[in-house]
This record gives sequence, C-alpha cells and structure tokens, in this order.
Amino acid sequence: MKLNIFKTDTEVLAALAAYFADAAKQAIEARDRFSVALSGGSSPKKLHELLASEYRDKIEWNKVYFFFGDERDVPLTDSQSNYLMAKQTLFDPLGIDPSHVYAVQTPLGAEEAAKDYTRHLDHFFDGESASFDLIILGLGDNSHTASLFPHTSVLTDESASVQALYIDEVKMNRITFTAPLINNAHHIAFLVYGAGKAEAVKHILEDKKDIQEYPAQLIEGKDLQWFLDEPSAGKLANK
Ligand SMILES: O=C(O)[C@H](O)[C@@H](O)[C@H](O)[C@H](O)COP(=O)(O)O
Repeated sequence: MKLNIFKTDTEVLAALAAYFADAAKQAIEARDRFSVALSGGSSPKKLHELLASEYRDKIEWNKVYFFFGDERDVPLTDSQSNYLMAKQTLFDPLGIDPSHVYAVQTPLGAEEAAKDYTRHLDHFFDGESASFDLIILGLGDNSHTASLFPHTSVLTDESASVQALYIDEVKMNRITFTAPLINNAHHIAFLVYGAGKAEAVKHILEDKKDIQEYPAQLIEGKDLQWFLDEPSAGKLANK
C-alpha cells in the first residue's frame, strides 16, 4: 500500500490522472484494452474533467471500458446517479462509445440490476473472476467506500460479486462491488481530499481493525494506492 500525499487537491488530481494514464498504457500494451471501475460521489468529478481535457489525446480512449464500483438505485437520469455524473463529466466530453460504458441497469430494480451486472462482468472477463485493471474509490466521512457502509451485511460477503442491499444510513438501495471483487483488481486507487475526510483516513490507515466500523479497511490488493491532500491526511501519525 502506498500513500501519495500532496499539498492541494489540484496536485492530488493531477497525480491520479497521470496514474490512470499509466495504468491504461500498461493494460493496453498487455491486453489491448483497459477496464476501469469508477467511483461515485463528488470527488471524482474534477478527475473526470481533467482526464477529459488534459488527457484527451494522451490515452487511447477507444480501448477503455468503463464500469462502476457502485451505483445508487435511482433512474440513470437522476442527479444522484453515478452513471449520469460520469456521463456528463467524462463520457460525453470525450465522445466515448456507449458500448464501452457499462451502466448499472437500475430500471431493472436493485436485485435484478446486480444480477444483470454480474452477467455483464462474467461476459466481459470471459467467465474468469473479474479483475479490473483499475478501480477508483472514494471514501465517505463515515469510512465507507463504494457502497460498503458500516454495519451492513455486504461487509462479510466473501464472494467476488455485485450485491444489492438497502442502506438505512442513506435511505436507499445501493448496488455495490463486494470487497473481494474490488481486491481482485490489478490497481486500486483511493481518491480522497478535504479536511472532512481526515478522521476517516486515520481510522482506515491507523486505527485498530474494525471492518464493521471502518469498512474501507477491507480494501487491500496487489497495488493499493492512496491519493490524498494534506488536509485529508492531517490526522495521520505516520505519513
Ligand atoms: O456512490 C457513492 O457515493 C460513492 O461511490 C461513495 O463511496 C463515495 O465515493 C463516497 O461517499 C465519497 O463521496 P464524495 O466524493 O462525494 O465525498
């Protein structure tokens, strides 16, 4: 696990965009395609905008395939949809071929959408266990990541799969990758900035293991990178 701590969020985003481009180059050289699962929430918006501008001509976007590590059980046209945010900030500006974008089909209903997404993963990864080239994750101030929220049943799911569950904390159904599915990825990058995340970052990286309280502690992998600004890393003793 590697900590990348920068003075400002602008520097964090620039570093993660470069990391994204490098992971894409490696994957395309090796497998002629790059599979990436995007995070929802607000933090990735600026990353998407940077990729769509500075990296428009630096990545072979026609060989990139987009997925979502989690989705809200809302219509794909709803302002809370992670798909809609990515469409507006990344796919549309880059003119991404819609067949390269795997939105969670929430109109099917959460349970069926999770099963449907699993079928798409099985097909994309030729029946092998899904191993994304890169998964980008955010961190909630309550230490959740993707839709792995504290004290929920999905935290102990040992299958590398996509699950649907009602999350009382946000009063909605969510569809989410399980931790084992995330941990199968070649590269995992947390994108976290702002002082509001400092407590959660400390819990995840330095406090005792308690996955029910701090679900993002479940995330581990071959190449796990944290991209943080100083305010979000401000409570770490070891940095
Ligand atoms: O669907 C979601 O909300 C995300 O996948 C979630 O895990 C997000 O990354 C965190 O809640 C941080 O969100 P912000 O970036 O908005 O702080």
